[in-house]
Amino acid sequence: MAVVPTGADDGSTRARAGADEPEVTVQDILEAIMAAEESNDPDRELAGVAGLPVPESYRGVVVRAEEARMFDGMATRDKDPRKALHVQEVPTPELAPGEALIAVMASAINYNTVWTSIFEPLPTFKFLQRYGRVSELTRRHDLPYHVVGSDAAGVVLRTGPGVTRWAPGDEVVAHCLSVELEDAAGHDDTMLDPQQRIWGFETNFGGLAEMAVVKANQLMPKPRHLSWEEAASPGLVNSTAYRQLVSHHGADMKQGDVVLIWGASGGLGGYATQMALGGGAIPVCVVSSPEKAELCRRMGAELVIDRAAEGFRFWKDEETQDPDEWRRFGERIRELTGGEDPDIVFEHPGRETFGASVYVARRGGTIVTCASTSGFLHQYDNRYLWMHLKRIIGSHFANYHEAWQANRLVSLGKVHPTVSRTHSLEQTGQAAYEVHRNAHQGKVGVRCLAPTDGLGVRDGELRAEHEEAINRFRGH
Ligand SMILES: C/C=C/C(=O)SCCNC(=O)CCNC(=O)[C@H](O)C(C)(C)COP(=O)(O)OP(=O)(O)OC[C@H]1O[C@@H](n2cnc3c(N)ncnc32)[C@H](O)[C@@H]1OP(=O)(O)O
Ligand SMILES: NC(=O)C1=CN([C@@H]2O[C@H](COP(=O)(O)OP(=O)(O)OC[C@H]3O[C@@H](n4cnc5c(N)ncnc54)[C@H](OP(=O)(O)O)[C@@H]3O)[C@@H](O)[C@H]2O)C=CC1
Repeated sequence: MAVVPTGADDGSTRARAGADEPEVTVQDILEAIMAAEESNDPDRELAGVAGLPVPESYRGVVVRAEEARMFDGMATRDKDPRKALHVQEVPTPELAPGEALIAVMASAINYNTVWTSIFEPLPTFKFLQRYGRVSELTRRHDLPYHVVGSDAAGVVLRTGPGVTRWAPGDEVVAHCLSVELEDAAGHDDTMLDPQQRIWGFETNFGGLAEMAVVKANQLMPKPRHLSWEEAASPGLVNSTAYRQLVSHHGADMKQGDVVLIWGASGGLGGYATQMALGGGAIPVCVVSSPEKAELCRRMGAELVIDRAAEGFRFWKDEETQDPDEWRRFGERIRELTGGEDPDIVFEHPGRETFGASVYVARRGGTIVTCASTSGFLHQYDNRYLWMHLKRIIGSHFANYHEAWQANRLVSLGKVHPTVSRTHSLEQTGQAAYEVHRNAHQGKVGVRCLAPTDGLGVRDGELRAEHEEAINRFRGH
């Protein structure tokens, strides 16, 4: 069926089944996708999926407004995502013009879901309320529950009015930039739009669910040689690393650059490392265990620092940094590079490392930051910044073009997924807990509708070429 106009004067259309249509469940959608999957035809039609009505409700991973103060007074480390993330049946929202409803086969854990689940630095309901004030249509997002998740791979079920490039049945991944683009400020770089939001973090109806609502300009083709959970995992971090490191909006990395990469086997770092290597740069990977160091070597990195084994402590106490440690760290980098300092420091740990990052960057070098996992009030010695003509660049996610380029690298088999393990939708809390405790490697996938790992591969030949690289992180 086509979308059924609601008759509402807000331009929205009903994604759900009309009164004259048989009721379907999410299970029916899955069966239709699986039937197509089993036909084993690489060009198989997902017309069966396209023809199905849309279920009235679906299961999503939510945080609840009534629980937003549940961790008040606790230390960040002790706040437990397993207590705050619930799997709950939610009504299927209306589809607005320019939007698409997707059946989500798989998603992934991102740290923003960890932040949402511990209600830091602030409960995300504040974002939903603010978005809800923009228009009649955005008011849909302002609910007492927040369906979270900023990555997805799946199948388009419905498109709203005005969508021409995507159709029901398309196999897609979704990037997480949600942008209104009504303001002139967003028309040079969409990340500068004042109504720029991260889908599933600052908007509702996110990807850790059986279905999700996205703007059609979040959609990109699913890499055909990857399974659902592999395809779902790079999106957010790969796009962010692309802008932060490669794009002219970020550090504009070039061949030969020495790039210091914190957390090099983690979410962002696993992609930054691959991009540095692929672009002819020289990554210096920082990790915190021999196993993580080994993962970096498997990606092709030669210069690796195990910050735990080498005992780097950049703070003497809560208030006092230790410049001797910055220097020891710099000496270690020089030892590895043959005397060179980093042209680029790929920053995200924040407070704990930022002083060291500014110190070790080369004269004229760039510290590019997109986060502050260990604390957002940074301290650094500004003399090393201005006297040595260094620059700090703030970077955040990616515009559609950058996300598309990052996805293209994955589709071409030039950048590979870093999935280490997957969980079922029910176990999302556990998955987020592992990421919060830094007990994971690479990316942790979540099977939403996909019953098992490994489904959804359409190009076996390209996969065979890269099978080993695709599986580098598996089981770690
Ligand atoms: C892709 C994945 C990404 C990640 O994982 S990133 C990591 C997770 N994300 C985070 O941790 C970030 C979470 N977000 C935040 O912490 C907050 O979101 C911000 C600090 C970024 C912003 O704070 P806020 O309170 O939401 O908004 P305000 O822009 O500070 O606006 C509040 C009021 O302050 C006014 N204001 C802003 N700038 C100025 C100024 N320069 N001079 C005067 N007033 C200003 C505004 O207008 C508004 O006012 P009015 O409340 O009345 O509407
Ligand atoms: N602005 C944006 O667009 C984006 C921001 N982010 C933010 O970036 C941060 C990292 O995300 P992501 O890479 O996915 O997370 P991960 O947890 O997957 O990886 C981060 C890595 O950083 C390292 N790390 C953590 N704490 C410290 C520390 N105190 N000192 C040094 N290294 C540390 C760890 O590696 P090891 O222990 O091996 O050193 C860890 O594996 C999060 O805060 C997230 O919210 C993420 C994506 C986009």
